[in-house]
Amino acid sequence: MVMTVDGLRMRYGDTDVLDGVSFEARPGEVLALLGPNGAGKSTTIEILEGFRLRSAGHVDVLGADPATAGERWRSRIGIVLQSWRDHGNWRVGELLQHLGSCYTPYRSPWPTAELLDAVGLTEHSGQKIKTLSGGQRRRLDVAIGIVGRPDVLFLDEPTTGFDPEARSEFHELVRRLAAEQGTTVLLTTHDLDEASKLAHRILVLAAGRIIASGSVPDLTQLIAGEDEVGWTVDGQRFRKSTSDATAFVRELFATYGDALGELDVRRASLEDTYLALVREQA
Ligand SMILES: Nc1ncnc2c1ncn2[C@@H]1O[C@H](COP(=O)(O)OP(=O)(O)OP(=O)(O)O)[C@@H](O)[C@H]1O
Repeated sequence: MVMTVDGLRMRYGDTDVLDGVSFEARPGEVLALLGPNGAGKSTTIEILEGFRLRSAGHVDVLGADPATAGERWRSRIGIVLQSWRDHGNWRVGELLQHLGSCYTPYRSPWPTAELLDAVGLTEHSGQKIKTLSGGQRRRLDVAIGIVGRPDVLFLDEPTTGFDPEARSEFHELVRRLAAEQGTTVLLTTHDLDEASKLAHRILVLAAGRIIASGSVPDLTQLIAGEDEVGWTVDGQRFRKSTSDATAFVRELFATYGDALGELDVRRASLEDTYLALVREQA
């Protein structure tokens, strides 16, 4: 396992924000951590990055405890934080070149031109960072996170402010990192469409624990009766929820044959399941 978290607890004052969080990640796996505002997603990620000291529990990332791991370990970790860094007067290409050079004692960094191309910033290489737009700045944050070709990449709401094209290019980049370089990715997002497109596995964090985990089909099966089938018979419109849309449609055909019209099936979405899980927990 690349990451093992077991019984992780985090207490702020007298409140347990994380109360026994456990999960694992394999090499090349993309995990999305979902949960309502304040659920503890950033806290979890910051503990795994070694930026925050946990109250209790076992955490192992790349064979080390992030709380005590050294610089060589840090060189294998890539981080895209929620908040912006302040490198305003640096130029984009210069900064990436400089940050890349910090990795050379340990590993070979991503060549600057290739990296700029991968995040769509080639045209902005000579531009001062403080003059970038919000989305361009976020692309730079992603470039900074991956410049050392990390084995594990943490992305805290990475696509906030991205336009649809940038978002889709970013998804492609994450898929490539995972598939071609075996990078393990843990990302937080409030965009359920993004989570279902990107993640091999989704973890839902609520009330201090992982209340559900699995692929999108695994999760949508947790909530029964969510598929919706619509149809018409003799011009009259009908709609029904069912836990097994295929069997239901087969029955419709058997009953109505050629009289059946305008059939549509709406599969339970990750959003339906997520909302049901979180409401149930609340
Ligand atoms: N340093 C701190 N001291 C006290 N409480 C804190 C501290 N940092 C975070 N918290 C609290 O811990 C809880 C979890 O915060 P966290 O930022 O991890 O949530 P999140 O799931 O990332 O939320 P969001 O989706 O809004 O980014 C929140 O209630 C927050 O107010």
